[in-house]
Amino acid sequence: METKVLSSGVEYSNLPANYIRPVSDRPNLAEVTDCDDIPVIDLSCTDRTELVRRIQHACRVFGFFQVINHGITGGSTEEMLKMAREFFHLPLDEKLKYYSDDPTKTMRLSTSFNVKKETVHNWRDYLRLHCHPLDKFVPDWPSTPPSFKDVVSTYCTEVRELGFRLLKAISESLELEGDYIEKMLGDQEQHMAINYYPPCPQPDLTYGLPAHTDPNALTILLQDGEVAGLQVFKDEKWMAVNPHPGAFVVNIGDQLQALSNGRYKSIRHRAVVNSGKERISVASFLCPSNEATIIPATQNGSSAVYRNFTYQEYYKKFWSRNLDQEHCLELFKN
Ligand SMILES: O=C(O)CCC(=O)C(=O)O
Ligand SMILES: [Fe+2]
Repeated sequence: METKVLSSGVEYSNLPANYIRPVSDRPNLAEVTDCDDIPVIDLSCTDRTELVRRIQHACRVFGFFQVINHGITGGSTEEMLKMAREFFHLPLDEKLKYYSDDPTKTMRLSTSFNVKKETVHNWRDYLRLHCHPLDKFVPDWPSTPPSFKDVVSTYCTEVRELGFRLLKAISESLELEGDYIEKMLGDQEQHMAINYYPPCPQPDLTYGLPAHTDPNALTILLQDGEVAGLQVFKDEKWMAVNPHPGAFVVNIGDQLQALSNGRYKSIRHRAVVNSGKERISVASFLCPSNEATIIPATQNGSSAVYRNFTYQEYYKKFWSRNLDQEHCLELFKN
C-alpha cells in the first residue's frame, strides 16, 4: 500500500492484491436479499408492555432492530455525519497525525481492522475514539475540523442516554429488574468507530468489514442515509439492512448474549462496499467496565451456558484474533 490509509486522495482503478479475498470468501453480492423485516421499533410508544414485548421479539429472533422517534434530533445526526465526512476529506498529512495501528490507543485513525495481524485487508478507514468520561478523552480528539469536538461530544452524550434507555428495556424484556444490566456492566465505557468506506474499484472481491460480531454489550449504529452497505446473517443468508430515514440500527453484542445466557444472540454482520459512492457509518459501542464480571442470568433453574468472565479478559481475547474466526464467545462456554 502506498499510504497508510485508503482515504489518501489516491484513486484506485484496480483493487490492490492484498485486499482480494479468496474465491471461497467473497461477498456474493448477487445473492444478498433486501431485509424488509428487521423490526423498526417506535420508542415513543407509551404502552410499556408492548414496547418491551417488541424489543424482546427483536432481540430473540433477530439480535438486530432499528429505532425511530428515539429522541435524538435529525439535526444532531446530520451534524455527526457531516463531521465524519469532513474529517475523512481532510488533507492526508492532517489525518496522519492521528494514525496508529495499536488497538490499545484511546484515539486513533486506522484502516482495515487489525493491520498488524491480518493477511487480507478490508476496504475501510476508521477513526476510533473512547468517549467516556468525555472530559478525559475529548482534549485528545482531532482539533480539525474545528467543530469536531463539540459536535461529536454532544452526539456521544445523546447516544449514551439512548443506550441506557435501551438497556433498561432489554433488562425488562429478559424479566430482570430495569437496572439489572446497568448494574452488572458497571461504569460503562463508550467507544465510537467512525467508519469511512471509499468507493472501491472491485467491490465483489473484498469487504468493508468482513463478518463479525461486536464484542461489546450494545451497538447503536448511525448509517449513511443514502448509501447501503450493512448486511446481517439471518436464516443462513446475508440480508441488506437498507437505511431507514431517521433510524438507528441497534444490535446485541457478545456481552448481552452472555448475560442473557444465550437467549439473545449477537448476530454476525458485515459491511460491503460499492464502486460509485463513499459510505460513512458511525458505530457507538457501550461496553462493560473492564472489571465488570459478566454472569449469565439463568432462568428457571437452567444452567449457565457460559462461564463467568471479566470484560477485560474477553476484550483481550477478541483483539488477539482475526475478525473472521469463529464466534469469540465459543471460547467462554462451560
Ligand atoms: O458500517 C457498518 O454498517 C457496520 C459497522 C460495524 O459493524 C462496526 O463498526 O462494528
Ligand atoms: Fe459491527
